Amino acid sequence: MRYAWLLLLPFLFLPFPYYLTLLTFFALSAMVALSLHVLTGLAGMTSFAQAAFMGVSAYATALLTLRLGASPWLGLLAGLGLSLLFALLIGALTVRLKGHFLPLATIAWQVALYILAGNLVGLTGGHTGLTDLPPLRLLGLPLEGFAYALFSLFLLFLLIGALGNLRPSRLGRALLALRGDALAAASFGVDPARLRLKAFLLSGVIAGLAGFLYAHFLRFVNPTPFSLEASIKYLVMAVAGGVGSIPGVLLGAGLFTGLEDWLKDLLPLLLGREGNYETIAYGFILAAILLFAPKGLWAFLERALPARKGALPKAEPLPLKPPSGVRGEEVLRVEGLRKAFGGLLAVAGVSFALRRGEILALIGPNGAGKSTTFNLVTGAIPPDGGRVFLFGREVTGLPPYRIHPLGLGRTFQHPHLFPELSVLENAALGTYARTRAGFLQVLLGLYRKEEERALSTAYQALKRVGLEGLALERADRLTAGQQRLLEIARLLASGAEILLLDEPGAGLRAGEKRELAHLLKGLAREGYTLLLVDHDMDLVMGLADRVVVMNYGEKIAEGTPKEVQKNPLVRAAYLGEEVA
Ligand SMILES: Nc1ncnc2c1ncn2[C@@H]1O[C@H](COP(=O)(O)OP(=O)(O)OP(=O)(O)O)[C@@H](O)[C@H]1O
Repeated sequence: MRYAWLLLLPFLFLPFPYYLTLLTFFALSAMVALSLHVLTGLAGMTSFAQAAFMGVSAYATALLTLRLGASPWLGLLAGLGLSLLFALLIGALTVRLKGHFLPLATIAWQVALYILAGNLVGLTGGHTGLTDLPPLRLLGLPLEGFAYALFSLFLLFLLIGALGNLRPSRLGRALLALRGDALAAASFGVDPARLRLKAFLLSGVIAGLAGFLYAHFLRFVNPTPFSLEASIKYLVMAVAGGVGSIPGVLLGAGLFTGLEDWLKDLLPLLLGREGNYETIAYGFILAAILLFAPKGLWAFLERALPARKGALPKAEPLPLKPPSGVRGEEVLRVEGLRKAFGGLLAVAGVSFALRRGEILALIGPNGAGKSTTFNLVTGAIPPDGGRVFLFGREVTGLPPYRIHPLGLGRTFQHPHLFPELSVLENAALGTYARTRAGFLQVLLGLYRKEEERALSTAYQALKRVGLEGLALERADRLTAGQQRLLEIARLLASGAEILLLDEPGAGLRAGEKRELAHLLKGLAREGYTLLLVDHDMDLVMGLADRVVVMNYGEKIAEGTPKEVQKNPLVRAAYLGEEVA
């Protein structure tokens, strides 16, 4: 409802047909910019092919209506279907690519499609294009001028409503997490490639909708509006306005639609010659905005607005405590685990078992292979040999997002938190694998009950670690100790029964370490099983029921803290004492 004012704009400009045209262009540009909000702003991927998705849909409806005499509404279905299909094709091939490969792949597809549209003259009419598309008709009346502007803005309004559900949902949080840190996202159940692909599909379909509307607005299609240059323009407008937020992309679309028109008149006057000089002007504008407001103009303006904090959840939480099992039963077994990095054998046949309700510490000098063992057990890296069993089920080589839902969660040596999310939202990321709402449910707003329960669970988890007073703060406000606690809260919210903590005491002050030890002992008493790596011997020896000691990738001792402290191999590894 916040954006209902959009629907008033056509009435405001009713006496000015020229501005009604501009309004329609604004609505279409804003849709493409919104598609980039999903793709770039939330999922952190860059596409130079949004205009190509528009083009696919525009040509689909043009061919269907002109050649087969079909209704434009059938053209809409075909357009959306075809842009989805192309997004699936390109996405499936490229979302696994890292770094610059995805943007490069989208450029290649964009250019290829543009060339095809220009050269398949028999089908597409080449650069001359296809003319005389039928107008859209609603309730028997043709949509033109005012009606078209109103219709486009109405669809934009609906789209904003749907996409507005995304950011405050499990999917929005997961996309943001994925953008920041794919391994952390996977460790609480997000399948990175799948989620990226879905974001890519959604983004392609939104651009397809804009393409359909574009074709029936101009009632003419040719390759020019669907060129690489156009894709760059959409990316520039979204980034300049602020691709991370809906108001940002709307601002970008509004500014650039007005600016484009104005520059087209002004630049020939200033330069004394005709030509597409707007593109150069865009470059300068983008450089200036990125220099002075790198998160886009909206972020710049937003600072002047009063900050809005969310509310605390009140719903009944998902159960926080893990289901009880028999204390002392084996929950995790590692057999002969091996991992080599080039010539270096980082883990050389390590075996140990973890029993329900115990705290097992994995210790060893720097480079002993502790973190690598952690990564092998959690699926972050595949082992070269050996096997891992979780609750009796073999999980060797499974990716983290498949292992986590079975009841195993981890923290990281350096806390992997997401600064732009609140403390509560960071904890709620843990509930990803316990909640179900998919894209369709989220976009239709049918996820709120589940979401409230997820947030409530996260809040309970924050309470358990003593961070509830900071729930609505941004996560980057937390001290190092609080960040460690937040990672533990995220694990508790995830419902994991086995908690793997990588150096939980690192960077903590003495008092904080005592509180941490108290918390971890309490969790073990409640039935959680803990495996931790830490360098602080006082913390480890005071906390652990059993200790496994590694050196040069091998297990050199295992036993109670007292037993391993007396072990000559351990003393030799730590203190350099001679082994008798
Ligand atoms: N991705 C990698 N590529 C190459 N070598 C690696 C990689 N990860 C770890 N190593 C090497 O494997 C060995 C074991 O490293 P690991 O981080 O597991 O040790 P650690 O016991 O956790 O050490 P620390 O206590 O310093 O964290 C080290 O020699 C390290 O340099």
